[in-house]
Amino acid sequence: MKLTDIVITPIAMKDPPLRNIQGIHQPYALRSILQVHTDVGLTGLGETYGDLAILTALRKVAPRLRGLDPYDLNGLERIIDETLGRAAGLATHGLVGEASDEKTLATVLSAFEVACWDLQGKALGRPMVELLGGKVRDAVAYSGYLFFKPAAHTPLPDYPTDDWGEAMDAEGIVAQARRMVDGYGFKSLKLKGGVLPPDDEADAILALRQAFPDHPLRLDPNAGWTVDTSIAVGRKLDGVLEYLEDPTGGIDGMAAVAREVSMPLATNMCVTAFSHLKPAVLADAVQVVLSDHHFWGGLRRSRDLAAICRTFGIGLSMHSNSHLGISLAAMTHLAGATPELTYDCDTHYPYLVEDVVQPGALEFVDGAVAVPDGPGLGVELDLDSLARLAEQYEKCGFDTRDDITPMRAVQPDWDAVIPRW
Ligand SMILES: O=C([O-])C(=O)C[C@H](O)[C@@H](O)C(=O)[O-]
Ligand SMILES: [Mg+2]
Repeated sequence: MKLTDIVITPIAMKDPPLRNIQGIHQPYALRSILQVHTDVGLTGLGETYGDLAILTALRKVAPRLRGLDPYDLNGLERIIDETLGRAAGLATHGLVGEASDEKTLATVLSAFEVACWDLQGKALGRPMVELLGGKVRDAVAYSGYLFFKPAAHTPLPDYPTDDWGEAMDAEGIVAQARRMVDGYGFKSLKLKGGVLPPDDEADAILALRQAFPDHPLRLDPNAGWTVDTSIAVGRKLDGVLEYLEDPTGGIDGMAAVAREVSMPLATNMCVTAFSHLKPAVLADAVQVVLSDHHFWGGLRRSRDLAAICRTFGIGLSMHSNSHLGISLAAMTHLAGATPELTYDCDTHYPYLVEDVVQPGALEFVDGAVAVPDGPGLGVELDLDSLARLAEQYEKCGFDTRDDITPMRAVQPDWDAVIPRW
């Protein structure tokens, strides 16, 4: 089996106005969808960020992959490194740590690597989870991801209002959590913080604790707090949080907080590449790392990360960005085969109103998604939906994630100040 044509389609999907430290989500989230065709008639699927810089890098690599055997993942990595080299560094949206060549190469590798795994599974007639060593769990538990949000985006023609409603205080967050728990069965809850003053966010967590006494709770202000603020909030929430995620920035800052609070600290900001692991371990800065195959270099590298975390007694969870079903399938196969992933994984999937995969393969039951059992990823592309979302991309008016500009439409003097409190 050899790769022939690779089609990379940027798409835009509707996304609710979710708030974070940077500002607010744009009305559309961007993704790149990969169809990797072969000379045997099989097509592998991949999904990653849709930002122009990533799209450009993917398009630069794609023609160089013609003739590659999809089992040759080392060859894939070599071609990507040779093609992009050290000029790879891309800007990120600021929520997953700093940009670097290491991370860009890992991001591009991941997108093609998932498609190659999909092809391997399809060729063998086996689900991807079996290629990764077999199931350690039949279904992967996800956490209900809560966001402060206004009722609607700044009005746009022909743009429907989402039905989540406003959630700008503790009461709104509890109502959102209720819907997440009742509708999807989530058994744990994560609140995206960095939006309201820290005491108000701590109060929202305490309200969640009252409403959901048995749900593990997480709070993630994306490094929006100083070390002192982080320690104060950490102490206020002593005994309440399963983990506190990126309260402050940097390995040294996180280490200073970790020394003073009782709960584990988690990160998808200060440890986001292999080169960050040694300093983080030496400083005992984080107790949980949120993996994310999209920027850690794919499924093999995510397994390497799991092994390193196991070695040093660091817990493993999973990060998410707004994503579609191809990514949810990949996340579920990976977590389904990774024993170290004992924390419920993050997902933005409940906010999705349109997808490029055909319905049926990915359902949330009791907060968990059963590992798909079809060959490869176990999901099928819906070509009509892909075409519709591709058209939406052409019309949406932007090509890069930017949470700051739409926030300025609401608050003209807005700046993404980090730390803010
Ligand atoms: O855990 C995190 O830091 C994230 O999920 C980053 C995301 O980009 C989230 O903040 C979002 O969707 O706004
Ligand atoms: Mg985070």
